Amino acid sequence: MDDEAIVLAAPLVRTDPHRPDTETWLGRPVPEGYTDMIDQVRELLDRLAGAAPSAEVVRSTTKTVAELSAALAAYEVDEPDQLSGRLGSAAGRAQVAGPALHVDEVDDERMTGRVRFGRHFLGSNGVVHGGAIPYLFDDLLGRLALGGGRPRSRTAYLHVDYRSVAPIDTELRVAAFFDREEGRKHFLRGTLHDGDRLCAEATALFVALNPGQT
Ligand SMILES: CCCCCCCCCCCC(=O)SCCNC(=O)CCNC(=O)[C@H](O)C(C)(C)COP(=O)(O)OP(=O)(O)OC[C@H]1O[C@@H](n2cnc3c(N)ncnc32)[C@H](O)[C@@H]1OP(=O)(O)O
Repeated sequence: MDDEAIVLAAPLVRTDPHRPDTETWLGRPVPEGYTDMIDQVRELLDRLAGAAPSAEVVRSTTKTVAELSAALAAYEVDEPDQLSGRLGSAAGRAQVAGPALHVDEVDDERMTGRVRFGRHFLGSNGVVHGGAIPYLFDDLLGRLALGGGRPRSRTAYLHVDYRSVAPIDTELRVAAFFDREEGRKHFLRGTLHDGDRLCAEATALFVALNPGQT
């Protein structure tokens, strides 16, 4: 039985204490509609990637986007107060640099979820750009590396094997596994499937940071 079969046979439970609720952030409520805004930006990026607009639409879109940037600039905060990328239970941690990863089940050793790469992540021929897949694995494995009360760690290496093409606009399955620990070294691996077909798999080393190490 392979790892995927084990995951399917033994549903996990949501036990990870490191996943902040989307309802709060740093003990404060997340602004109402924040994740909807992020979803709309994802939609915008997909539409942008797929559009060959007229000059008139280019002009009006440029103006509108510049106005939106100015509106957000008025609310710029320092890194500790940033929301994007910090909302553990929001799709893709509310970080549009990566795809909308939905974590379904997680425990200290395993994590499973779903991901859909939109048009924004297209390489060619309907297939996800090869550079987007390591991002997905770094994020997925990095999150599991933090589980189980483990200390903060950083990716030392991430090895990705592309086994078959990953289509865009398709719900794909992801799984992550905490393999073993050797002192500060944490070894993890992950898989990306389209149905039963393995698209990519990754192995990674995360090194736990020493106290005071930034
Ligand atoms: C909701 C919020 C959620 C938040 C969820 C967030 C999820 C996202 C997570 C993203 C994580 C990232 O992308 S982090 C960003 C990308 N990564 C980086 O920028 C890391 C840059 N590199 C470093 O900072 C450093 O090299 C470290 C920290 C990795 C290691 O440096 P160090 O602390 O000085 O430790 P060092 O002695 O060198 O190494 C410790 C042990 O690891 C081994 N080691 C170190 N590097 C390697 C390597 N590449 N390949 C093999 N082995 C290695 C060493 O041989 C040694 O083994 P031995 O002699 O002990 O046997």
